[in-house]
Parts: sequence; structure tokens; C-alpha cells
Amino acid sequence: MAVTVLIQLAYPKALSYFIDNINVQKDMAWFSSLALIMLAVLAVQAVAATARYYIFESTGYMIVTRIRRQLYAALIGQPIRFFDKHHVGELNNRLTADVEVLHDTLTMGMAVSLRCLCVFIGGVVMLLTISPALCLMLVFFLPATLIIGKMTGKVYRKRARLMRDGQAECGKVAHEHFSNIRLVHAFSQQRTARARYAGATEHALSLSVSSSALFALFRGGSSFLVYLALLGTLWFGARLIGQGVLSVGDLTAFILYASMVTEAAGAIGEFWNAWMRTIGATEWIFEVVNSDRAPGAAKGEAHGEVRLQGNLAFNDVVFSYPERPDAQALKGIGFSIAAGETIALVGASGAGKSTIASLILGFYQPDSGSIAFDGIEAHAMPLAGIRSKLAIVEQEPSLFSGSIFENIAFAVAERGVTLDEVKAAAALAFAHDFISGFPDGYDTVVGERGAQLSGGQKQRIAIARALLRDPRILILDEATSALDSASELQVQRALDTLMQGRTTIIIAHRFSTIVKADRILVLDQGRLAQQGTHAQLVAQQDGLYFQLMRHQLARAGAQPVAA
Ligand SMILES: Nc1ncnc2c1ncn2[C@@H]1O[C@H](COP(=O)(O)OP(=O)(O)OP(=O)(O)O)[C@@H](O)[C@H]1O
Repeated sequence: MAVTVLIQLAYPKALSYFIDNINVQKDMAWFSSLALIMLAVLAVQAVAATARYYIFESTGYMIVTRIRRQLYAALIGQPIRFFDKHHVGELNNRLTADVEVLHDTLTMGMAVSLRCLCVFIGGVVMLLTISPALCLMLVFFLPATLIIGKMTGKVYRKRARLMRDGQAECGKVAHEHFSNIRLVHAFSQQRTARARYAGATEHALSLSVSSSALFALFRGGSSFLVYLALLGTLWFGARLIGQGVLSVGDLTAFILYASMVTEAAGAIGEFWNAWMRTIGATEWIFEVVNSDRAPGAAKGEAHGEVRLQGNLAFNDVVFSYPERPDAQALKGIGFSIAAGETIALVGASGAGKSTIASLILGFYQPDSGSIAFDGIEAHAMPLAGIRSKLAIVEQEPSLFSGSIFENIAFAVAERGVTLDEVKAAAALAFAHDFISGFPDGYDTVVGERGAQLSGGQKQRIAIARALLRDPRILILDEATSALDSASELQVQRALDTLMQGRTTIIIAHRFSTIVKADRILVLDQGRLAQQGTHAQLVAQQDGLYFQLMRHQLARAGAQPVAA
């Protein structure tokens, strides 16, 4: 950078020397050697500019990648309540577009403004050496440019944050519709999707346009000041030439230095604004990254060996979701489950079954009361240690778009899993045969969210994944949609293997599952209404369980009886 700045600063002086010698030197050889020197200097400048460009660009990419990684690490470590508030599309947008804003400022913005600062200082020195009197003209104009830049900077910062929020909203809307594209087409809602996206982009656009007006005003104002300064210099310079205190070459050099200095001052002002915009746009990123460093933020990842037998107790647990603090999802739930017991959670929709599962998994903490594993309160143990002894098989199993091997091995991805281990788990889950039937076997790619697999196949892969984790406590969210009877049988056999010797909590929907459970917990609007075996509960004909069973069996044309 120093080389390019020095060369840039030398140009006007060389030009002045050239102009003042046009009428003095008669020898063409003098002009030729001057041209050769200039050529060599130009070549050096080109090499220096290339090196500068490379260094700044590549350093910018490195910094941005580092920040992106830090942001991703901070996001992935956020508690589940954070994801209740922030949409996936929004987060994706923050991770890509918001971080990208930093790149432009850190690379060319930073390079240009550093160079401009050097040119500015060097230019002022040159101006003073040529004519201190003419410099007085500039004294009025330069501070004005800098002050305008500083004033607009603050406004930019605020606006930039609003603009990034607007962009993130667009990302959220697009992601929502892309991820539910089948639903959008099935309900012919493409037009609504377009309208919602247009609405979001319209809002983002109006924010950007009003910011552009501010930017344009700043550009116009500073360029007016620059030309005004030039005009004043010419007027005063002509007078100094007339008085014989300045040569034509000196005035030319002065004007060139003056325009260099004002241009540099303008660029520094612009960079200041760009920097403010970047700070505004990336404030959210640094808030998240810093929140990750807050004490206790990484609790979910705190490792530590936890030995569990599988006893579990809820002691008078009260809980409201952070996004809905006024509605208690659990209103003083208490129960205990012995190691190896199979418990069915039943209750109407919204009764609190999934909430209980979320609290066992440590996604949320109770507002009051406590959860204990083997008699020890959960908050006294490392969360990751507890989770290493838990596994969940979801209603609609979540699969990654990678291979079947990767999806099963995900259970214990922190250690190297062998193909044999994965095959053994798949065999126990009755999945090995269908996986081997695929041309690519365990390397078969399952598509986004397992789109290339049937419902039963997805479930058996999820069961194999849970088996590989070898949990002490298992949470099963039973699928409500029925599989065909052959598939159902295979999934049931896989589940029976998985449940052997483990504490199992099933969010149960099927009669067959419910009656087989060792104990049934009946939930009613966040309260534990009844508990007991199927036989004990159907005997209480005024109880909620009897009613629930009556509804369920009415559809099957039967009466609730002890199994
Ligand atoms: N992430 C959330 N944020 C706010 N409220 C929630 C959230 N998840 C569930 N709820 C509310 O908490 C209550 C209990 O919901 P929960 O999902 O535990 O019921 P459920 O018994 O599992 O129902 P279903 O059988 O329909 O899945 C409901 O009123 C629900 O609207």
C-alpha cells in the first residue's frame, strides 16, 4: 500500500516538473528517458496494487469465514426457546447475507479507506509545500465534508439494522414456502405465497429506498463541496500566478493534489458511513455470538459422565412456554417412573404430552418444581450427560439429507462409528434388509428430510439410530398416521427390540400400545388426571380415561374393557 500511495502522490509533482520543462528542454532523449522512468514506476504500481488487492480480499474472506463459523456455533448452541422465536429462514439469511456485508467493508472498504487516509495526509503535506496560501482555500471545505460524513454515519447505522431485519423477514417467508412446497401446490396457494413474499420484499425495499435517498443526499452534498473548492482554488491560483509567486506547473500539481485530498476525504467519509451500516447490519450477529459466551450459555453442551439406571420423577412441575408465559402448559405435574417401566402418556390434543417429553430432554426448564433422574435433580447434572442417556423416536422422524449410514451414525456422531455397528443397529431395527436392497446400500442418499423413503422405512431408520445410542430412557412419539399392516408390524417389532430393558415413555395414540404399557398417565389440560394400568383405569367409568377409550373404540365399533 505504501508503494502505491507514494507513486500516486508523486504523479502531480512529476506532471508539474514535466509542464514547467516543456519549453525549457529541447532534447527528445530527455522526454524519452522520463517516459521510461514513468513506465517502470507504473509497472511497480501495478504489482503493488495486485498484491494489495490479494492481501485485503483474502484476509476479508478469512475473517468472514471465521465470523460465520462463530455465529453458526453460537446459533446451534442456543436453547430451544431461541428457535421458538427465530425462524429457520431468518437464521439462514443472517448466516449468509448479514455476514457477507462484513466482507465488503472489511476488504475493499478497509483497503480503500486506509489508502485514502495515507493519500490524504501525504496530499496535505504536498499542498503545504507547494503553496501554504492556496491551502487556506481548502481549510473551509475539508472539515465540512468530514462533518457531513460523521452526521450521516449515525443515521446509517440505525437504518442498516432495520434493512437487515427486513431482509431476514424475506428469507423467512421464502424458506417457509419452499419447505412446505407440496402443501402450497396441493392447496394451489402459489399466488398467496407470491403475495406474502412481495409484501415482505416491499417492506425491505421501502427501507432500502429511503436509505438510498439519504446516501444520495450525502453524495450530492459532498460533490458540490468538492467542485466549489476546485473553483475557489483556480480563482485564487490564477491571481498568485499573476503575482509571479506560483508557476503554471505548480498550480496544476496543486489542483491535482487538492482533488486527491478532497476525494480521499470523501472516500473516508463514505467508508465511515459504510462502516456504520455494517455495524448496524451485524449488530444482531455479535449480540448472538456474545450471548453464547454468557456464563451458562453452553450448559447444553457441558459434558460429564452421567450414569443412569433409568428412574425418572416429575415433582410438582409447573411450566409455561417462554413465548406464551400466560398459559401454563403443565400445572403441577407429579409422577415417578421406575427403571425399565413402560409408561403411556395419553390425553386430548394440547393436554401436555409433548411438553413432558421436551422437559425430560431438557429443551426447557420447569418454572417451578423439579425433574429428577435416579433421585438426583436434573439441574445438578450436566445436561449433555443426561442427554447421552436419552433417545427419542419422533412421530415424523427427522432425517438429514445425507446417506442412511450418516443418519443412523448421527446418534453417536462424536465418536467414529463403524459400518458394522450401524449394520448391527439396523438389523435390530429390522431395517437391514430393505437398506441392503437399495443399489447403494447404506450409502443411499435419503433426500431432504428423508423424502426418498417410505414412512415405515424412515421410522425404522430412526429406531436404528436410537438403538445405536443405547439409551437408558427412551421417548417414543407414536405416529398418528397408520402405516400399512406389514410395515406396522415391522416397526412394532423394531420398537419392541428398542424398548427391551429401558425406561420407555410413549406419547401413545394407539389402543394396542396403550393397553400394553405397564402404567398409563392420563393428562388433562396440563394436569395429571389419572394414572394406573389399563384394567384399573377402565374400571373407573366416570374417569377421563374411560371417556377417551370410549371415543377411540367407538370409531372401531368396540367397548372399553380390561385387556
Ligand atoms: N413451542 C410452544 N410455544 C408455545 N406454546 C406451545 C408450544 N408447544 C406447545 N404449546 C402449547 O402447550 C400446550 C401443550 O401442548 P403439547 O404439545 O404438550 O400437547 P400434546 O398433548 O402433546 O398435544 P398433541 O397430542 O396434539 O401433540 C398446548 O396448549 C400448546 O398450544
